[in-house]
Amino acid sequence: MTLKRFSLLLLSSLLLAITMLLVSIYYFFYLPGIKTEILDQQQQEYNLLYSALSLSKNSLTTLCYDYAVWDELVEYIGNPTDDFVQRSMPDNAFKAANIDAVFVSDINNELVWDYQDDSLTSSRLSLVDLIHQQNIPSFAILPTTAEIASQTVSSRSGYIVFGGALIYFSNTTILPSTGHGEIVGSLTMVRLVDKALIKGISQFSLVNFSIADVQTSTKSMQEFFSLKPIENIAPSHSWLIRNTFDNQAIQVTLHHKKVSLPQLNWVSAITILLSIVLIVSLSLIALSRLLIEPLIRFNKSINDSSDNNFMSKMASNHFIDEVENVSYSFNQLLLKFNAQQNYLETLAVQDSLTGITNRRGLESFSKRIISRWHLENIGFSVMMIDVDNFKYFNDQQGHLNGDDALVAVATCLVKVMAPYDALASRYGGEEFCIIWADNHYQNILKVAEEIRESIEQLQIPNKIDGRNWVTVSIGVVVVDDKLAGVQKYNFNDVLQHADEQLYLAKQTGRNTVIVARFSN
Ligand SMILES: Nc1nc2c(ncn2[C@@H]2O[C@H](COP(=O)(O)OP(=O)(O)OP(=O)(O)O)[C@@H](O)[C@H]2O)c(=O)[nH]1
Repeated sequence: MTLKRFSLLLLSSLLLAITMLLVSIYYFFYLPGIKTEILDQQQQEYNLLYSALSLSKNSLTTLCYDYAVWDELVEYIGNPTDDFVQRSMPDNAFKAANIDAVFVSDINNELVWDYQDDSLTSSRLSLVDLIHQQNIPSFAILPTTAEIASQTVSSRSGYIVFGGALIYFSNTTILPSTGHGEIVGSLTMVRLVDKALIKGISQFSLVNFSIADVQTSTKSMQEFFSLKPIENIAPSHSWLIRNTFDNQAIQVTLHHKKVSLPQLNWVSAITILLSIVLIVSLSLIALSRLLIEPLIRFNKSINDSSDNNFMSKMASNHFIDEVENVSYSFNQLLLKFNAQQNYLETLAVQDSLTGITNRRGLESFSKRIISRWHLENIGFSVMMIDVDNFKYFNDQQGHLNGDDALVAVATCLVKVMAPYDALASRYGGEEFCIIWADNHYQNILKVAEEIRESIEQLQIPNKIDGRNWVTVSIGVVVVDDKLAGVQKYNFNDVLQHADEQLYLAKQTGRNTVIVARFSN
């Protein structure tokens, strides 16, 4: 598998993993958390409404009891006077306490005095009837005759659905402030849970609720004052407040502020997904640029080197340190490799004894010269140089001295030919060959003679044939630049011709130069 495919696979898996992680976080952590939070808030709203309605209920009960256990009221029932009413039962006091109606009854449950708020005017008579409806046992708002006869202190309260509205009543037997003594009647206070009260409670409890007549079919609802916890999130929850005496009921509906769980819509989901895809794609591009492409270039460079024996340097300044290190190490290795290569190439064309070019180097150079001769008609010359009587030298002075003599001869050849476009090489044994990119006959003759003389002047002892020093014989062939049918001849033909001249030089008596033109 390629690194590119592998990283694509890796990043696709990453994309899948991130998406699954986000979905899991959303469904298993975020949503349950939010759900609990909303449920808590809805429960708090219910608790607040419960407290507010309870407070409104309990405050009326307390107030009713306070008024009922009051000596002046006891006296008033015995002797009803306007003076007491004006002085102690002013309308404003009841209005301020949100009391909509007050009924003072005697021990026969006959109405002695009442107060009703303006809002109740239209239903005044029926309310009075309701309060004093003693014939129906279930409407036991007032103390029963039996209770009063037995002087039983009583206090009762409850809700009544009255003309489509909800009222809360509280009734307490009237008796002296000591709490002992004769019961002289009862006091009933009524509070209407009307729009104004709902508004007041809403402002007080900061919850929004409404009250409505209940439908028969929904009577299976929970009781509002049962204080059962809310179990499900809903836009609103409803409860019943039942009539204390019959089956009628009022439905209390609490409209919640936070109503639903946040839904992940398609636009958000696609935006999140696209963002992840974008991030992963950018990561892939970065990974490709910073890691994969350098590796591909490294690989190409190494492959190229095996194809054409040439290794190019790696680019540097990589962003990733490890890649930069690999690049640096590769370039260092390349330097060493090139140095080694040069060394090996030099060794391949260098004569190990004399240090000058060997026969392989000569052949390589000759190809260039022959090619120019064939294609561009540029002439040249070849000299074959052979040390005279060298066997004798070796025999007389030893092989090691023979080696030194060969080194001296080679050095001399290189030195003489240095100014010219020529290559001096060791052809083999005590034989040397010079290829020279020049074909001026006289010039060549002159330089060949110079070589011969220079070697003799080295004065390397070799006493033979009447001579004292090591000498050389030289056979030269001058190849004309314009020669008919040159393509037919190769370097060996020229070399063979030069060898023939060398042979002639040896025949002539050695220490001689023979020059001839190459002829076909
Ligand atoms: N010391 C030494 N001798 C070598 C080397 N290569 C060849 N020779 C010797 O060179 C000698 C060449 O001898 P011959 O071919 O008989 O020729 P010559 O004695 O030079 O006689 P002519 O060429 O006829 O003048 C042999 O004795 C070889 O052993 C070398 O690398 N070192």
